[in-house]
Amino acid sequence: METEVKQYGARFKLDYSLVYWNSRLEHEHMRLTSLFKPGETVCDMFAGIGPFAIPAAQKGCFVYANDLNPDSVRYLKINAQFNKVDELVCVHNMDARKFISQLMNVSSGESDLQSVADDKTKEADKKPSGVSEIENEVGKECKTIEGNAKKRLKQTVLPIAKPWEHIDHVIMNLPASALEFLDSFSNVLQRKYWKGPLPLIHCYCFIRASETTESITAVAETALKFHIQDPVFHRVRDVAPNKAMFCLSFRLPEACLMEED
Ligand SMILES: C[S@@+](CC[C@H](N)C(=O)[O-])C[C@H]1O[C@@H](n2cnc3c(N)ncnc32)[C@H](O)[C@@H]1O
Repeated sequence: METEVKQYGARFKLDYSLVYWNSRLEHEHMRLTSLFKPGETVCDMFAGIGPFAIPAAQKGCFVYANDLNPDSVRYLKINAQFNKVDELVCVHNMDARKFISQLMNVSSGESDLQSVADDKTKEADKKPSGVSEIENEVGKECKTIEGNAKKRLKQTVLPIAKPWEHIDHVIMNLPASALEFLDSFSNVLQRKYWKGPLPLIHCYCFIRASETTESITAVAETALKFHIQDPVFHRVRDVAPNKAMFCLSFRLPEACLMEED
């Protein structure tokens, strides 16, 4: 049965029997998105129905949002439209590793993946206001930045880079196994294309009484294959007497940048 919930300035339609929703995460959704600035690019690998993606877009960020569950993706699109930010949310439905690999793939994306790049903005200038679909595997549900969204972004920071050139934040909210997905970043970012600082990764995890932030950092480093400098742990909430949910934030190490294709 479909229902509607509110989180601060956003409204979400959902069916509890089909998608993930946890109202106890409301404060965390707001805490994290409050770190984002208008014009930044955000990548949400486990987006659900959009409780990070939609507030981020409402702030004027451009969001690549992905989820494996087709029902989550259907509601994510519905909610992006419902909150009038669909031009700023580029939705994907695939495994998170494949999503990162394709998003960073210059050869598949260079020709037709439309982020908010200069050339596409020029193209959009020639077209009537509205939204157009893109014919590319990872970008096929993306829209060119036209109409209201373009105006909104022009008020913030343009041009926005292509995903293989720059992403500001990556959200990984799958606490039971997100740490294992850090291997997604080992072999995809190319130094010759990347511009500016590497992304801040926000990876959710559980920490049990038998574990420490040091042992969790070691797990993250093993998956990533590189040392993590200055990891920051934020306690989100207790989920059981001996288990708490945390957000591990860190800047992706420079060592993740590949020298050649
Ligand atoms: C804990 S929920 C988080 C949803 C949302 N970000 C939130 O904060 O409410 C995790 C989401 O990851 C999705 N998921 C699980 N495994 C996945 C995978 N391998 N690739 C992409 N998404 C996945 C699930 O469908 C679910 O929507």
